[in-house]
This record gives sequence, C-alpha cells and structure tokens, in this order.
Amino acid sequence: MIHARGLVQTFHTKQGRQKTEVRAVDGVDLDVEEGEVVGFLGPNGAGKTTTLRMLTTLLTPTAGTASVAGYDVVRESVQVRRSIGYVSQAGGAFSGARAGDEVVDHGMLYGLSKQVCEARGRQLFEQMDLDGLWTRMPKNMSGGQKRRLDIVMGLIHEPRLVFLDEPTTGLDPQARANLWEHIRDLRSRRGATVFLTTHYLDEADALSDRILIIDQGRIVAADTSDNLKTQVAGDLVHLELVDADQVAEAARKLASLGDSRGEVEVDGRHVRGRVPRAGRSVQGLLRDLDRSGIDLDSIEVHRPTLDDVFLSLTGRSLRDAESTRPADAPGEPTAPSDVPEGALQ
Ligand SMILES: Nc1ncnc2c1ncn2[C@@H]1O[C@H](COP(=O)(O)OP(=O)(O)OP(=O)(O)O)[C@@H](O)[C@H]1O
Repeated sequence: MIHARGLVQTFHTKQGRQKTEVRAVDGVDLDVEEGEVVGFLGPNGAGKTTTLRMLTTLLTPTAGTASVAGYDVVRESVQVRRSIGYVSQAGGAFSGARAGDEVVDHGMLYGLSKQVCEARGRQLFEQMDLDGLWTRMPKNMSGGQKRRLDIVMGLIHEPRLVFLDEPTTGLDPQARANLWEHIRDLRSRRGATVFLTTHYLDEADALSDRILIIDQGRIVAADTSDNLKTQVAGDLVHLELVDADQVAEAARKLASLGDSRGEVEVDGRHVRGRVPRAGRSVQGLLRDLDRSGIDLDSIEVHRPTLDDVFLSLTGRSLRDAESTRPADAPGEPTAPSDVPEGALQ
C-alpha cells in the first residue's frame, strides 16, 4: 500500500546571512501492506511529519521515490490524494460552518453528491461518538470531539488508506483511550490501512501491528513491537534483597542468566539486570538464591518497553533524543511546502 525507497527531504534555513541545510529525512525505505496499522515512532524532530507530508504529496521529495495506494507521489499526486485520508497534526481549519455542513462540503470536494455525503457523514458521526453534534459549531466542541471530527473529514470519501499525524496529542487520557478505540475500528470495521505517527510509546504499542522507528531522518527499526523487544532488549529483573551484604553474589547469579548485552546494576539492597526471556529462567534463579541462603524482599520482572528498544538501537532514550535533536533551527525555511497544510484534510 505504501512503498518508499531512498526518500530524502532537505530544508534550507537562513539565519541572517548564514544558510543551514537540514536533512530532515535522510534516505527512508519503508513498506506498508494493505490492512496493516503501522505506527511511525520517533522523538521530536526525527522526521515523522516530513516523511508523512511527502507520502501525502504535500511536499515533493528532494530525492527518492514513493508509491502510495499504487500511485507515484510525484507523477500521480492527484490519484494519491483521491485514495487517501489525511488527518494533520494541526487538525482541520474549519470554515465556521456547523460540523455536519463542514463534513458534507468536504466530501463534495471529492466529487460525492450531497446525499451521499450526508448519509456517510451521519453514519461516521455515530461511529465516532459524535451523535447529536451534527449542528454544533466545531469551535464549541471539546478537543477530543474536534479530533474525531478531523477523522470524520479524513474518512468521508472512504479512503483505503488513512494517515494520522499524532492523532492524540493534546488530548486527556480518557479522550486518548476513546480515540484509540476508534482507530482500531478503522481497520476492523472499514478494512482501512492506517499509518500513524506518534511519539507516545504506549500508543504505538497499543495500536500498531508493526512499528517503524525513525531517528535523525533514518529508519532504525521496522518490526512488530514484540519482535523488536525480544531482539534488542531482555526483560528487566529487579531483585530487592533482605541483606545488602549479599548483593554481589546475587548480581553474579543474575548476570549468569543474561547474555553480554546488559550490565547488572547494584544499588544498596537492589540488583537490576536484563535477562532474555526471564519468564523461563527466573524460577531457576529463585531456587539458586534460596539454596545460597539469599533472602529476597521482592522480585519484579518487567517486559522491555519500546523506549528500551530505542535505547538499544541509538544509545539514547526517546526522551533524551527529544532534547538533543540538533536542528529545530530558528530561521526562515527557504523550501516551504508546495501545498498548504490541511489541503487534503
Ligand atoms: N519547513 C521546514 N524548514 C526547515 N526545517 C524544517 C522544516 N520542517 C521541518 N524541519 C526540520 O526537519 C526536522 C524534522 O522535522 P519533522 O517535523 O519531520 O519531525 P517530527 O518527527 O515530525 O517531529 P515532531 O514529533 O516534533 O512533530 C526537524 O529538525 C525540523 O526542525
């Protein structure tokens, strides 16, 4: 459904006389199959939105090729646009009409009749828990309702592929959870392929069949969340001992279960280390500790998170990466997008 090879986007910014080049996307290859929900994860400034804007034809790639829904994003941009729904990070700019009229007008831009738009729109309002809000002005809706209205606008022409750029940013936890359900429904009820960007790890984990991780403009991982976690990070085992004098021995025993990837940390009565498939080895560890007279106050086993995955791949946690990305360079971009944001909404 989406195939990209060597996608590059370079921006030139000016600060006074000095020109700086930002390689926002630096040779991205990606493949998304029909019916998949793919989470595109990365720290702030990693290149998620820029990649999405190239795939949705809002920005012409500096280099590389991409086909979306079977059409080339440069040569067949009109066909691409007709085949996709795009919900931008900023959300839609509503014209000041009532919500239902906005949706009908938007659908008519795709050549649909008023009756069809109204019937589909009302059905989508129901599916998105917006019943009763057809005549409400968008400005009088809550953040979560507006976000769901954005999604209705993105779906009115029944696209096979939906791009969602950070769909839950700014929503409270309940509205997020509610939107997650709706995103899951896009595939299960409508059979849509969904490509969503996020920097929320839990969101990527909860929603995606497959995860692509981008860092500094390059894809650093592409797999299911489970595979990524299994490949790059073991389970975290945390032992709390009764007697601090025994930590060194407990640390040795824990280290003997691991491979050379993780180090065992010791802190007071605490011992922490990564162990591949701890579910299988932790019982043996407990027996061993018991035999050696090492008593525990507690033991915790945590499955790795996507942040652990990111850390193993890049040496930084996602949070650190957000603060160290070099270029949120001030200055004027000299390569503005060729189509205004929201044109596809
Ligand atoms: N029009 C532009 N002109 C100059 N630099 C830009 C422009 N758009 C994006 N950039 C830079 O390109 C890099 C990638 O930005 P992008 O918005 O794609 O990241 P992102 O992963 O979507 O981040 P976020 O999670 O914060 O939305 C950043 O360093 C950003 O400052």
